[in-house]
Amino acid sequence: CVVKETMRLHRPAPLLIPRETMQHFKLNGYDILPKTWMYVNAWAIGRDPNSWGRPHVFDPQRFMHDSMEANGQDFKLIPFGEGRRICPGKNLGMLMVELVLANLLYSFDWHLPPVMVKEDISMEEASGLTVNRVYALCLMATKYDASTA
Ligand code: HEM
Repeated sequence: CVVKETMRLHRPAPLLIPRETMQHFKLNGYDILPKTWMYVNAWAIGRDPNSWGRPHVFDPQRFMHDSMEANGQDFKLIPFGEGRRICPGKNLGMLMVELVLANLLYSFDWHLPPVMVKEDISMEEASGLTVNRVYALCLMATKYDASTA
């Protein structure tokens, strides 16, 4: 749920790879001509208030009672794109994120530096082909020692 919610709100790739239309069609009243390049703004889909309740709130629990997967079947959540050009590394990508996160949480206790409170954390995103933080996340890790827990 945490990874899915992160992929919804802070997706790594804001736009999908552009598609080129093969024939004329209408979309929301607009004429789309053949050979037009179409960009799917998946970042905006993840924050669309018509698709998500409280879209700007990070709330992993929204996926607790939802069988939605991030594998391109549900167009609301498409961190890896969808259709014929869907990311071929989606299973590996998802597994790596889960594995790294689980290991970081299992192996360390995490704290903010003493001068910081959690309200100081900025989630501001820099725009680009891939999304990066504007301000680096600064945390202090202490090795977790199960024998002293
Ligand atoms: C969390 C990790 C990853 C994310 C969020 C991600 C996301 C994406 C997205 C959004 C696309 C565009 C899909 C579309 O336009 O429909 C894409 C394409 C692609 N990804 Fe990934 N990806 C990830 C990991 C990987 C990995 C691990 C590999 C390879 C081992 C990979 C290889 C590719 C390739 C080759 C394409 C181009 C596919 C095509 O154009 O047919 N990705 N990825």
